[in-house]
Amino acid sequence: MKLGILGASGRMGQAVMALARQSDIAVTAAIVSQQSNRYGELVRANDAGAGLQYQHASDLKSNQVEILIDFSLPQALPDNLALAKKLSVPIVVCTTGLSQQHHHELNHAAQSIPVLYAANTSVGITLLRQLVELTAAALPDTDIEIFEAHHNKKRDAPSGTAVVLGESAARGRGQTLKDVSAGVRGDGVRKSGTIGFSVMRAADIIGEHTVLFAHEGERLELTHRVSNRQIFARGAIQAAQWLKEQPSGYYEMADVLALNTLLKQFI
Ligand SMILES: NC(=O)C1=CN([C@@H]2O[C@H](COP(=O)(O)OP(=O)(O)OC[C@H]3O[C@@H](n4cnc5c(N)ncnc54)[C@H](OP(=O)(O)O)[C@@H]3O)[C@@H](O)[C@H]2O)C=CC1
Ligand SMILES: O=C(O)C1=N[C@H](C(=O)O)C[C@H](O)C1
Repeated sequence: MKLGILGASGRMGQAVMALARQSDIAVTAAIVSQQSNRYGELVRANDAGAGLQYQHASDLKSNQVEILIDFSLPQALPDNLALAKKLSVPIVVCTTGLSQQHHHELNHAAQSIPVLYAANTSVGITLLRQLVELTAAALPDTDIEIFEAHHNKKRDAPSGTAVVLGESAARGRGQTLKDVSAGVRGDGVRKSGTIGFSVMRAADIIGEHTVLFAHEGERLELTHRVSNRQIFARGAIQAAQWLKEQPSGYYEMADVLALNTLLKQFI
């Protein structure tokens, strides 16, 4: 698999490249933005891997990549999707903080190439989304609050994962998140039936999410914690390996892990 990394200079881009090196997966393009303020430094350091130079997307050669993984920024999404379409290769998009318009663009691209969107590529969150949907359905009268904690460099809030967990909870109750979201909770009395969010940003926290279901006198908390970015990197590479074999269409991590099929045996 000839893998191209978009956002190669970032925390996650570096984590994917490090894991690929350990796993004998060929990263054939380490792509940085035209505006990158690290490009010169990275090229001088020449540490992208054996024989590999950091480069701009416009310098990619035809057949240089068979699949792209995108860990960059929302504003880069249109260009990244256009690149995947131009090269006619599948793309795994892991960037968060996407708008409604970005989601339309993902769906539109999926008409011509395989597109997988994952706000969180970990196995644990993929399973947690299903557990949250089930719990929200089983406990229809509970207050639901979603707490997330991340490092102090994170730009978007609430996290992409918190948002998809909120969507799973709303779906479990036959609702859509936009109709029941209370956003990041501030002051005032809690309105019943809403889903609220709390956000913490501190130091080097990699990623923690808790979905809380509360009755009077009883609380259920479902928590997931990541202590190493390799967890996300591993999931992204697994998704890429799977997506490479799929026809055009829109996919999620649950498809990669065949979780929907697995859970149907129990529910
Ligand atoms: N799905 C998942 O499991 C996970 C998702 N994420 C998400 O991945 C994204 C990246 O996270 P992280 O690596 O921590 O962030 P960083 O800020 O470390 O990296 C983002 C990179 O994007 C690049 N970039 C900036 N502007 C553009 C542009 N216009 N075009 C192309 N690239 C650009 C920057 O590099 P340069 O300008 O040098 O190219 C930068 O290095 C975030 O949205 C984060 O929330 C994070 C962890 C897990
Ligand atoms: O920016 C991060 O670091 C992370 N972002 C993703 C998100 O917004 O949910 C996933 C993970 O929690 C780490």
